[in-house]
Amino acid sequence: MSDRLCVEGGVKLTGVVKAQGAKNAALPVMAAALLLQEGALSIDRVPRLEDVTIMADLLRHLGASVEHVGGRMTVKVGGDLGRYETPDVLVRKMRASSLVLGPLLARRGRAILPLPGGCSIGSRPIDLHLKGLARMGANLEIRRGAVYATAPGRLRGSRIYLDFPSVGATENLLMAAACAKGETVLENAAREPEITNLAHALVAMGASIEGAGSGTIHIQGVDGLKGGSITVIPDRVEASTFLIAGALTGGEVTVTDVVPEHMEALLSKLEEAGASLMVRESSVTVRADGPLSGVTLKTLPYPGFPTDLQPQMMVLLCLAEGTGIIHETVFESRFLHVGELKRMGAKIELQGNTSIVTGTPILNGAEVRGTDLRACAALVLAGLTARGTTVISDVHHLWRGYEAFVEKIRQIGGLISVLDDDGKASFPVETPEAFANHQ
Ligand SMILES: CC(=O)N[C@H]1[C@@H](OP(=O)(O)OP(=O)(O)OC[C@H]2O[C@@H](n3ccc(=O)[nH]c3=O)[C@H](O)[C@@H]2O)O[C@H](CO)[C@@H](O)[C@@H]1O
Ligand SMILES: C=C(OP(=O)(O)O)C(=O)O
Repeated sequence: MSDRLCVEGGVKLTGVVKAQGAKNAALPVMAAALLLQEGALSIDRVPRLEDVTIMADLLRHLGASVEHVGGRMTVKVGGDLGRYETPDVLVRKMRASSLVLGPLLARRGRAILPLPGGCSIGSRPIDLHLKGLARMGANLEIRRGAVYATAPGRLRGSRIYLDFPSVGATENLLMAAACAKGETVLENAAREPEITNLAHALVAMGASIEGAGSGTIHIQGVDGLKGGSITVIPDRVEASTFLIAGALTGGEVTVTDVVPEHMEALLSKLEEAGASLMVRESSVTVRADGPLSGVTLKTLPYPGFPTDLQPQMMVLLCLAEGTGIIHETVFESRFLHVGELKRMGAKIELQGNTSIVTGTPILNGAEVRGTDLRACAALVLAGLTARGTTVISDVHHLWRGYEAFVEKIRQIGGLISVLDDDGKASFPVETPEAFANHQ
């Protein structure tokens, strides 16, 4: 797929979009299939995303059969449990590859995982995953940039306190503990809804888990897991991205098939900024009639404001009246979009991990570059409100996390098109003149 998008600003987004299944829930649930001793894991509402494809390839490499038909994925793990090494090329493409470490150790007694390394939003070590596994009796050695792990005999249950409620570490340890010998207690565990979804999947496979979704999770290890089925929860980040888009374009957007409770932090910030919300059982409508106002927010582990919405919310603050302040506390360098937004006329002052955003009535279309997944989404939102045309390069990041993103934006009236290598819009656009400069 092409790596550039062209966006024409000025349309108030209006309409209805259906949320996809959550990337961050689907990936750990897929990894959990490696714990199967018999049967198949059937996973519904699996989004069609680059990251899902990478995880499927990784599972196949490790001996699983993976079918993805419609929204349903079926994973079976055959008799060949010999493989335990994960290829560098896949692990480097996606940090969530590290989620196979816990299941491999628990089920196959050994694993080799190249260290995932840093990425543009931060250094992202996996020390908490490793510390927890060591507490469960794993021997871990880091050689030539890879973790060599063995669990002589079997992993054993333990009391593990996480220094930070890391999502990935909680997931890895939850999966490892599900098949360890005895009881594990995870303290200061992450409380994200994706953790609860993973626990439900494991319980459906025969695991014994209590307290997922709270800071303390009790897991009684069992001898082996069998087949089961689970539905992936709605993607709160994707859904929220569309709500922010509706609010900042002064339109009216409804997102369906969501769990509004999972989006509480975002919804309350949208309201505080002056947007009107209609929250129903499984859908949310946002409307913004007048100018929005700047708000202060701090990214935090769930139920705090999600770091994965920080770039998109920053765009809203760029266009709000007054000053908005964002403290990024989860990742150490998740502000690369700031420079790109400034190219569009945004007024943002960076002070360490704080951004001070002074609202301006309009942004201007520009040539900008997507630096990571959510930065790409934010630049699309900025382009949708800007005067003139915005061309965003390096949008391959977007396909990691948003299913049918271009189609969905168009469905609610956004003027957006994929550009091919010659700069031509690769499917019909409603206002050809808007894209003339790029043909
Ligand atoms: C696939 C997936 O679910 N990705 C999400 C997951 O990432 P991920 O699971 O990587 O996020 P973590 O919660 O683990 O990381 C949060 C912070 O803890 C640090 N840390 C983490 C583990 C560790 O062993 N040591 C350590 O220092 C990280 O560098 C980061 O600064 O949660 C993040 C925080 O909500 C989200 O932004 C990501 O979208
Ligand atoms: C940071 C994100 O994902 P990942 O952890 O997969 O890099 C994200 O979804 O915004």
